[in-house]
Amino acid sequence: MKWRSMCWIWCVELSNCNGWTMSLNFRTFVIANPKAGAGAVEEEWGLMERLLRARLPEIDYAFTEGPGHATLLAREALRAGWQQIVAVGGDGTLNEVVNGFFDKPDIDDLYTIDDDGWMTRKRDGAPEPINPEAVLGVLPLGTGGDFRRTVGLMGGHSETIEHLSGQHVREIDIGEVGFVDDSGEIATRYFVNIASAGFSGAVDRIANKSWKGLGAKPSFLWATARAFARYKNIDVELRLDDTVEIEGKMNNVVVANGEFFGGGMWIAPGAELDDGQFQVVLMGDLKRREIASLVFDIYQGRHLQNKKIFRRRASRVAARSINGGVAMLDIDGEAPGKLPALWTNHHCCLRLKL
Ligand SMILES: Nc1ncnc2c1ncn2[C@@H]1O[C@H](COP(=O)(O)OP(=O)(O)OP(=O)(O)O)[C@@H](O)[C@H]1O
Repeated sequence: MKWRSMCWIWCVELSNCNGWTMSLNFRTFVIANPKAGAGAVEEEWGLMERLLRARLPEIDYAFTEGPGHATLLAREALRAGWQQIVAVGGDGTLNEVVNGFFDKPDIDDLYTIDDDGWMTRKRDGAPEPINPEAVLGVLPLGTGGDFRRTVGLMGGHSETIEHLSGQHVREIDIGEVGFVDDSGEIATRYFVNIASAGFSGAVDRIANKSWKGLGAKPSFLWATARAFARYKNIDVELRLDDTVEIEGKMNNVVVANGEFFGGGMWIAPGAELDDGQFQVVLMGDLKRREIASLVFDIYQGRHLQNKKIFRRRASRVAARSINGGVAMLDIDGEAPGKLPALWTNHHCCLRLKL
């Protein structure tokens, strides 16, 4: 048994048997997006900082200054020896912080698009962590909050900060997507929750340009209604684990590590964060009226009974659009590009404080 696992079991046993909690004394660096949750982080920072300082032995923090900054801050903090990095904000901020746990991949060395238009990984291999022992903490305060639903972090700040000062660490899978960005170049990004292609990508583009002050559900329903008017299902070809090939018109291809997206839609019920596989939900050639009647079923996780929706499992998924269609991507609530794409599951390579 590995030394780290032994330590972990020992810590759990101590806290479970005696109700005694032993602090791991992680030095904590907090990365906060002041604009997340329609400005809620900025408004509530004073209280959060007081609670953090009261519970954690050594902390420092930085505010993000724009898109992508959280990734750079996380990398810098890990290189400077901070052991616990806490993301304060929504799913977008969390995604950027997760990306900062790993060295920036060399895209040319890793990906190519083959002659048939498939995104291909030139070699296998896991992401390079900057510090394999470092731990990610989450202090959710975004609009959508989909990752927090999957991990059950639905309490207030005090409860969440209590988790950050405890010693429960869960090793979770992360997804990697190689895709084509808006300028036509190959790009890659890690995700912890869900990366999908199709209707959700179109909704995301609209949602992220709109004001989210009304909260998760109204914001996403409004964006869905607007995307709905223009969206056409895509002709797509898929390969699951390099063997199964599926072709057809689809509304959405959802590759899920977590269970929720779109501000609380329970799109992949039962998806596990640490099983080494994605749950792949294929939303077939749904007509506009079918989507309209399905939206509320998706919030309840009842959509899988629909005959045009299929569920599979795979640790590697490739998708390309055919017949000239463009399928937008949604990666943890951000919309950075389009198909062709390749999703790869990296088993248990992120340590999450819970
Ligand atoms: N200082 C900043 N000013 C403006 N935007 C920022 C800043 N820092 C980060 N961002 C961007 O804000 C975007 C939204 O952040 P985030 O997703 O965390 O909040 P949210 O949209 O309210 O929550 P959710 O994704 O859960 O709905 C991200 O794309 C991030 O890159």
